[in-house]
Amino acid sequence: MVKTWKDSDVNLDLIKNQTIAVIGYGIQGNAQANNLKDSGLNVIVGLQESGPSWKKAQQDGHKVLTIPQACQQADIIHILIPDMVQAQVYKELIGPNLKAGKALSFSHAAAIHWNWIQAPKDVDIIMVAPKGPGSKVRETYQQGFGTPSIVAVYQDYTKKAWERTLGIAKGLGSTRAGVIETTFKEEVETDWFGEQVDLCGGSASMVMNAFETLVEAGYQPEIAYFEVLHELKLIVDMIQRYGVAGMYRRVSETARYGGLTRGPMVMDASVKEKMKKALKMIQDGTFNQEWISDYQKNGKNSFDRFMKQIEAHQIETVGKNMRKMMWPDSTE
Ligand SMILES: NC(=O)c1ccc[n+]([C@@H]2O[C@H](COP(=O)([O-])OP(=O)(O)OC[C@H]3O[C@@H](n4cnc5c(N)ncnc54)[C@H](O)[C@@H]3O)[C@@H](O)[C@H]2O)c1
Ligand SMILES: CC(C)(O)[C@@H](O)C(=O)O
Ligand SMILES: [Mg+2]
Ligand SMILES: [Mg+2]
Repeated sequence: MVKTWKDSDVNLDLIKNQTIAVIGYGIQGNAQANNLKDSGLNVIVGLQESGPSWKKAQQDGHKVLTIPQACQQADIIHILIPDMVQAQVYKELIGPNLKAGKALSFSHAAAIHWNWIQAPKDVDIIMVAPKGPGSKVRETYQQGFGTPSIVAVYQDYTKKAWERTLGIAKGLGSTRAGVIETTFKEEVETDWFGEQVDLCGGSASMVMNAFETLVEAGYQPEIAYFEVLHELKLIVDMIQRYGVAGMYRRVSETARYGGLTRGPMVMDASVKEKMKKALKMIQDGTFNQEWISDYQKNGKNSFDRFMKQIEAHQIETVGKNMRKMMWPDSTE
């Protein structure tokens, strides 16, 4: 049976006396460090000295140290830097400052699952992986709720690894929504699958194909934008809150019949076959190898070369104008 925890199941006092070093102050680091601090936990932030995040973390009221200093002072070292730099930063700055009984903590299992990092036997290795982007981790916490997380212990040297894991989950606000037990293997394989075929890759490709189909058929791009991109969130919000059937019950009968019959026609068995192929490439390490070698060869250009094409796409130029119309004061 799936194991879950809510707020009342976890006692934050168990890690109140421990120092948590959040390494990195980007999308997750920023959100998580602030949630943990606002939950009354003892947080320090470990950063590259010349990095642009240093000032920002200080302005947010954190004690900021170099990564080696933060690791020396910490009981729990929570690694929130980009996946592709974790191996090198661990080797040079974190590993040499580990001591027996400390915990290495992650929000994603890849570095451990794929052996990018080989940690010693006398530390805890734990994971609290929020199921949402960093901005939402902070936003939902500030609204008094939280982002659900999945949690795992890979190595329990101190026999207190679960207390540490659940304490972090509670500090992040995740137990307010609910926390589920997983393994490092399950987290990395499902996380990569979701972001590749559904959440990021799948939804972006679906939206762009639908937009192109309407525009190529002669419809106004602005109308196409609102139809296939803007409204998607409103429908997905219903799926998130009420489930797939609940969404269908909340749209018109015409949308319900059209969606029920045309959805499976477009997203047919051949799409599922391709999803299975993508999953296989994750499970057998093909994607891991490809991502590492592309990053080693091209660095940030591994994705920038694709991002440039998307940024130049009509859906983006039209979208910028539409978003300016809806939210004139917001910056992107
Ligand atoms: N982005 C998300 O919403 C999200 C969601 C769930 C899990 N995760 C996981 O959280 C972890 C952090 O991801 P992220 O997207 O927040 O990272 P990010 O790209 O936002 O991290 C950037 C930060 O990392 C630090 N950094 C960057 N390069 C560095 C280097 N060479 N040496 C030292 N520090 C460096 C800097 O502080 C910088 O601000 C990853 O394991 C990721 O898989 C991310
Ligand atoms: C937010 C996501 C996509 O769920 C996360 O897994 C990431 O890697 O950014
Ligand atoms: Mg991910
Ligand atoms: Mg994810």
